[in-house]
Amino acid sequence: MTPTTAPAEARTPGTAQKVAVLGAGKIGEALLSGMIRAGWAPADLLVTARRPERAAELHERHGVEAVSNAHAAKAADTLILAVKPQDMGALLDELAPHTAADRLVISAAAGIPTAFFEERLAEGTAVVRVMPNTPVLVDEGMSVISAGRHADESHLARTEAIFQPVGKTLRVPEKHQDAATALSGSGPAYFYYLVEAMTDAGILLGLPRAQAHDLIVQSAIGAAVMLRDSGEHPVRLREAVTSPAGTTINAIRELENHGVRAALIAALEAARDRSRELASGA
Ligand SMILES: NC(=O)C1=CN([C@@H]2O[C@H](COP(=O)(O)OP(=O)(O)OC[C@H]3O[C@@H](n4cnc5c(N)ncnc54)[C@H](OP(=O)(O)O)[C@@H]3O)[C@@H](O)[C@H]2O)C=CC1
Ligand SMILES: O=C(O)[C@@H]1CCC=N1
Repeated sequence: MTPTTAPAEARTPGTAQKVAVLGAGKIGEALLSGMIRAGWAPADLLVTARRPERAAELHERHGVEAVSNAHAAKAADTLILAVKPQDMGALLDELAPHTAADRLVISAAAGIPTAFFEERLAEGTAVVRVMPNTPVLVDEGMSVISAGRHADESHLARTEAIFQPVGKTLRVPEKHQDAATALSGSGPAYFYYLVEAMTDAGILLGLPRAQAHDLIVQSAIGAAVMLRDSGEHPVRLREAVTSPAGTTINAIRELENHGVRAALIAALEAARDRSRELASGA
């Protein structure tokens, strides 16, 4: 399946819908800011936070009313739950008495299956599980979407109307969500880690840190745009950089000697396993 960008009509937020972001930390605030950039009126949005000072900060930054979780559950048609997986049970205990079965509940939490929500909310509540990533902040997010038992096409479309303006979306069966979390949910962190390590290498080679950082970041951007836009397989793109008896092949040999490919495979497998563990509240 190919990730999709929003068709023009999906980018126009519906005015009749009110959307609440519950637990607006890093990912919740990123989504809130993305919805506002995409044209949602702050008056059609609500936000909740655990600490009053965080609620005030969110209101000041985005002009969105900060309310209690119970108020959000009663007033909003769509509830985006963005607390940590370990806080989700307590949040649902708080929400359940106030959440009518016609609400669309979207969870951004790693690991937690849609059944967890369905068991704790009114019978028939539509739940959609989404795994976004932090580049939603720059409208280059990757959001992976799965329907729960009671979510139909209209619920998926409403979810995509929120997430498509801030990047790409992809629908997958829920059984693939833990893998998606390992790949794209956590994915940006691996690239930041590589940039950090390669910048250190630049320092070892005698470059000032700022210059090393700029060289690596621009190389990363160029490589990412070529990967996205050229239609070429990554192996072909790498071969085009790798001259016979040149510099690149020496570096590639060291990467292979140090098992970097195997390390990446093991790393993503570990992330997938942790996502599975989170399902049990660990
Ligand atoms: N960060 C990422 O890259 C991604 C995160 N996710 C998922 O998003 C969720 C949030 O992650 P992240 O944004 O990083 O975490 P944060 O800790 O930054 O955000 C969670 C927020 O929820 C608040 N909160 C907790 N309980 C409640 C409550 N009962 N009512 C209202 N607010 C509450 C927390 O308040 P307080 O500040 O007081 O702790 C915090 O501000 C997680 O489930 C994670 O798996 C998904 C994709 C990517
Ligand atoms: O590290 C985490 O658990 C969250 C989920 C995906 C990205 N960050």
